[in-house]
This record gives sequence, C-alpha cells and structure tokens, in this order.
Amino acid sequence: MKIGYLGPKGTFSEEAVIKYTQSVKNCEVVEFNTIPEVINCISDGLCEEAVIPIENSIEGSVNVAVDMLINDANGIMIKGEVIIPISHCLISDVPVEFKDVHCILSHQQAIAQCREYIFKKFPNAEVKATDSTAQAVLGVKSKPGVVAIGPERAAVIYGMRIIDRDIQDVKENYTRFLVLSQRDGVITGKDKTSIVFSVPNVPGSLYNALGVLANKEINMTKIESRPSRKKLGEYVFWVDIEGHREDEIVKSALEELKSRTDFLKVLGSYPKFK
Ligand SMILES: O=C(O)C(=O)C[C@]1(C(=O)O)C=C[C@@H](O)C=C1
Repeated sequence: MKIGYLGPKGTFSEEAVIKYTQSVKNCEVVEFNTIPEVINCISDGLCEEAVIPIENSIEGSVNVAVDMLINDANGIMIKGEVIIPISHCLISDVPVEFKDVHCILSHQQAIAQCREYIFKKFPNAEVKATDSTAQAVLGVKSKPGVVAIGPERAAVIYGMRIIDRDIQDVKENYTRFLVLSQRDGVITGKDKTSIVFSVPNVPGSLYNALGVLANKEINMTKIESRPSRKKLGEYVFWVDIEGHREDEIVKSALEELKSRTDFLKVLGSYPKFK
C-alpha cells in the first residue's frame, strides 16, 4: 500500500507518517511537494492513503487542507488521526551571526508558529514561504545570511547547522494530522466523527443544529467555521463529535441534522489518537 505525505524527507509530515506507519504492515511512503498534491494523490490513483496536517495548537487550522476537504475532496474520507509535538529550529548551512541574517525561509504554518520570535530577533529580515519546512532547509544550502525554520531531523538529513532550538512562540506545540483514504475507519469503541454542514441564514439555525447533539448527549470536540466561498458572511461549519457514524446514537443524530441543515457531509469516523 502507498501512503502519500508532504515531502521532501525531513518534514514534520514525514515524522507523522513514520508514527502512523508503525502500526501499518507492508506500506511504502510517497513524497509530494505540496499539501493539495498530497490530498489529490488518492483521487489521482497514485496512493491508497495520505497523511496531511490539519491543525496546530498555536496557529490553528491548515486552511488549505480544511478547505479542500470541505469543498473539493469528494470520495475521500478520514480514517485516522496522528498528533505529534512540533519543535522548530533555526537552521543554516554555514555559521552565521544573528545580525547577518537577512532572509528566513519556511512553510507558512511554521513561520506563523514562530511569529513573535522572528519579529523580536530579525525585525528587518525578509520572510519567504516555501512548500514545506524541509524544502526551506534545502533552500539555505550555500547561502550565507539565509536561514530556515524547520525540524531538527531535516537539519540532520541535509547536513545543516542548528543555530537555535525550540523557537516556536509557545514551547508546548502540537500538530494534528489526518489519515485520508477512500474509506473511513471501522468501529473501535473510541471513535470520533468529522462532519461539515451549513445552516440557513435565519435566527437560531446553528443553535438548532447543535441542539441535536446536545439532546442526544453527544460530545463535540471541535467546531470551526470557514467561509462558504459563495457570499461574504456565509459560513460552513466543521464539527468533530465523539462516536462512530455507525453507532446508533450518532446515526440518528446525523439523520436529524440533515433536516436542520442546508448541506451536510460526513468526512469520516476514525479512532481517537491515544
Ligand atoms: O512543512 C512541514 O514540515 C510540514 O509537514 C507541514 C506543517 C503544516 O503545514 O502544519 C506540519 C507541521 C507543522 O505545523 C508545520 C508545518
């Protein structure tokens, strides 16, 4: 089985894929250059599964992943989740003093997680976004004064120097990744279900929809709104709940929700990460 992830080697996504595949037999991992390419690798027939970052404890959602799952990725379901700690390093090819750093490269999520650090230490440096943190580390090769923000593992793999460590704005930093496939997970008894829906633009409609969960005592573990992309001020809600979509109580809640929403999509049920 082939599993797609955001490469090249050394990304945090690779760390997540390594963690996930500890429990998967006979698999081969396949690198892609961008998060959309990773998400599309299943419908493009290149991989059976894919691992993508979805949210971070400092910066919040990885919007490109959230929006593609809401709007584009039909036929793709969530079958698992993986959470890993994220520690960012400042990485350079050659020894460099902070005052000589004029350009910082990294993935935009990593840049956002180190925003205060960058502002404090390098107020005048140019900050450039790359497709991944490992791509940023490759980009500093033979470039004095250009540094990358990324994982220690990437610095080791590509033989670069670590100039500073643990530079994220909040030390305790975690990113949650989703495992995508054509099918979601089977019932394990400790599951979650992700759904997205929109409600009519009338008073009380979100309250009404969430009331279904409250009445059935179904615990909600996440709610997030994203622009509907149709009209300013219109939103789609992403909600994670406890339970599997095949559990009787969740099944009946989803049925009822259908009648209280304009649009409802079940993204999948999967075991909670332990
Ligand atoms: O660039 C990487 O190393 C990634 O795996 C992407 C990504 C992300 O998009 O959230 C993954 C984890 C960290 O939060 C920072 C970057």
